[in-house]
Amino acid sequence: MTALAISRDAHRSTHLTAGDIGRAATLALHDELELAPKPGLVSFIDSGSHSDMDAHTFMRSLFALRHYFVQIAALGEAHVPFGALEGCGVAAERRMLAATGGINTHRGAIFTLGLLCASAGALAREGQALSPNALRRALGRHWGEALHARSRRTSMLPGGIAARRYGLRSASEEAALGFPVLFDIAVPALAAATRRGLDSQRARLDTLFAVMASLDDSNLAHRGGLAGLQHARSTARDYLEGGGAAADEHLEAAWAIHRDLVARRLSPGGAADTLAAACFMRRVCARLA
Ligand SMILES: CC(C)(COP(=O)(O)OP(=O)(O)OC[C@H]1O[C@@H](n2cnc3c(N)ncnc32)[C@H](O[C@H]2O[C@H](COP(=O)(O)OP(=O)(O)OP(=O)(O)O)[C@@H](O)[C@H]2O)[C@@H]1O)[C@@H](O)C(=O)NCCC(=O)NCCS
Ligand SMILES: Nc1ncnc2[nH]cnc12
Repeated sequence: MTALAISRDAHRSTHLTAGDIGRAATLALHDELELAPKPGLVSFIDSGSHSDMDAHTFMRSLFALRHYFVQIAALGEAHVPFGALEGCGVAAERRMLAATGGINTHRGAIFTLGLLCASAGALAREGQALSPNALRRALGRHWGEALHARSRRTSMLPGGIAARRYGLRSASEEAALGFPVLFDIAVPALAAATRRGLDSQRARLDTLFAVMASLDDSNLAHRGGLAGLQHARSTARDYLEGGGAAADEHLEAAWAIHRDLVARRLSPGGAADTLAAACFMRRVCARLA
C-alpha cells in the first residue's frame, strides 16, 4: 500500500479534525498533479500547455497553501460567515502568488477546495458522518445564500473573465448552484470507475474526462474561445464513448489527446480542480456512492 493510500485510509475515521481535513485537501491536489497523462495540464512528466508553470511551481504553491486548508476547515467548524471564508481565501491567493512568483496555479482550487474544507469542518463539528451529499447540503445550508449573492455580483461586473464573455457558468456560479458537475458527474464517475475495479490512475483519468465533457471550464474558453471549449468537450466524449480508461489502448489515446491539446495550447484547469475536489471526497468520505 502506498504512503498516499495509507494516509487516505487514515482519513476515513468517523471524527476528522480540521488538520485531517486540511491534509486531505493538500494530498488531493497532489493526487491531481501526479496524474499523467492529463490532457493539456501540468504533471511531473511535463508542463502541458503551460509555458509559465511546471510541477515545481505547483509543489511550491502546495507548500504555501499547507496551512490554508486547515485554517478554512477550522473556520467551517465555527460556522463563520462567508466573508470570513473569502478573506481567508484571498490571503491564501496572496501566499500562492508569492510562492510561485505571480503564477496563478491554484486560484480555482483555493476557492473550490476551500469551500469543501469549510463544509467538512462544519459537518465534523456537528458530529455528522462525511458523505458527498452531506457535504453538498452543508455547503448550501451554511453559505449557499452568500454564494448566490456573490455570483450575481460577479456576473454583473463589466467584461473580465472568459465565463462572462462567452456566457458560460463561472466557478462562482458553479459554487452557487452547489457544484453540480462535481457532485453529479465527477464523484459518481470516480465511484463507478472504482467499483469497476479500475486502478487509481485509470479511475482519476476517467473522472477527469467525464468532467471535461461537461464543465463550463473558463480556462479552456480563456485560451481557445468557445471553439476550444467545444473541441475539448467533444474529444473527452469520444474518449469515454471508446471505453474510456478501461479500454486496452487507453494510455495511448490519452497521450494523443494530451499532445493535441498542447498543440492547441488548451488547458482544462477548471476540470483539474474539479478532479482534485473529487479526490478530496474520496479521502474524507467513508463512501463515495
Ligand atoms: C471565486 C474565484 C474562483 C473567481 O470567481 P470566477 O467566477 O471569476 O471564476 P472563473 O474565472 O470562472 O474561474 C476561476 C478559476 O477557477 C477554475 N475554474 C474554471 N472554470 C471553472 C468552473 N466552471 N468550475 C470550477 N472552477 C473553475 C480555474 O482555476 C484553475 O485554472 C487556473 C490555471 O491557471 P491560469 O493561469 O488561471 O490559466 P492559464 O490557462 O494559465 O491562463 P494564462 O495565465 O496563461 O493566461 C488555476 O487557477 C486553477 O485553479 C479558473 O482559473 C476566486 O478567484 C475568488 O474570487 N477567490 C477569492 C475568494 C476565495 O478564494 N475564497 C475561498 C473560500 S470562499
Ligand atoms: N495540473 C494543472 N495544470 C494546469 N492547470 C491546473 N489547474 C489546476 N491543476 C492544474
